[in-house]
Amino acid sequence: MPSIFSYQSAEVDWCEGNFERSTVIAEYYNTISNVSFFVLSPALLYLNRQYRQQRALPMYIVSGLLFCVGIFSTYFHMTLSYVGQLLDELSILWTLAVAYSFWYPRIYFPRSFLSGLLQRLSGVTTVISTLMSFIKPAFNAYVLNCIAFHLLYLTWRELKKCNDKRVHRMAAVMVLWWVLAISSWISDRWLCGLWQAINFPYFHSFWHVLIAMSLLYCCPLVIYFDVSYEMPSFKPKLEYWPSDSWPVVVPYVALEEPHKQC
Ligand SMILES: CCCCCCCC/C=C\CCCCCCCC(=O)N[C@@H](CO)[C@H](O)/C=C/CCCCCCCCCCCCC
Ligand SMILES: [Ca+2]
Ligand SMILES: [Zn+2]
Repeated sequence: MPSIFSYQSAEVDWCEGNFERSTVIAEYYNTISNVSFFVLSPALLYLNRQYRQQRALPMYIVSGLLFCVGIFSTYFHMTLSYVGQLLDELSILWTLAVAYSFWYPRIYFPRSFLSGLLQRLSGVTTVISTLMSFIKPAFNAYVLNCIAFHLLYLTWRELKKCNDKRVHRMAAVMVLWWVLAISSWISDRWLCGLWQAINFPYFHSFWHVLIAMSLLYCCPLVIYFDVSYEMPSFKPKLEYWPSDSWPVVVPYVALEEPHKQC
């Protein structure tokens, strides 16, 4: 019986051919495309540094976890091992759980004892999903993707209350990147025969880059709403690095202090 650490012991094998470009890296492009997560984490910390100064712990923890997602995903695609698949999925699950616990808007929590109950329920759900991933990791990946629909629903609820055109534009771009990302993920899973026939089985590596792009837009949105709700002494402003007029830009949140009256 193969060890859970051995090459190709995972339940899933992505469309890209194995060991075609290297004898040690199973899926070469799926492995190197994880560089997106290694760029994403420091970029979030650097660009949103004003917010990071106010909320250091959540920012460092979530950026660190996103970096771990990159490490485990690299290990998974390099080995296609069962342990690699578990680490890949569990790191995503726990990053989402931690991000929700830090940033889920408190106005959506029911008051009184229900609030505590809901928190415990979320904790129990995360633990059950963790156990589930040991039993059926391939199914768990679909469950994880469904969480994006809840994020879309939350974004839509927030946008209904927000008049800032820049926020609406940012949300639209985030959704666009996510649609491209999820289409790549699904087509790699479901249409592999077709992509192999035309000799282009690389859609999972596109997924890595595209989902990192959508997170690059998702994070400033989360920060924007957190500042609006939880930091009344600041006014959040969406900005683009290096400047608005450049053709390729990266969004971030600047914090403005409203003029203090003496
Ligand atoms: C201020 C910051 C707050 C931001 C919170 C967001 C936290 C997001 C946490 C994790 C997302 C990482 C997803 C990348 C996965 C990369 C690894 C990978 O490719 N794994 C596959 C196997 O190689 C596996 O099959 C993938 C499973 C699906 C994961 C789906 C995760 C849902 C992420 C939701 C992203 C929202 C973006 C915007 C949505 C509108
Ligand atoms: Ca493969
Ligand atoms: Zn992957």
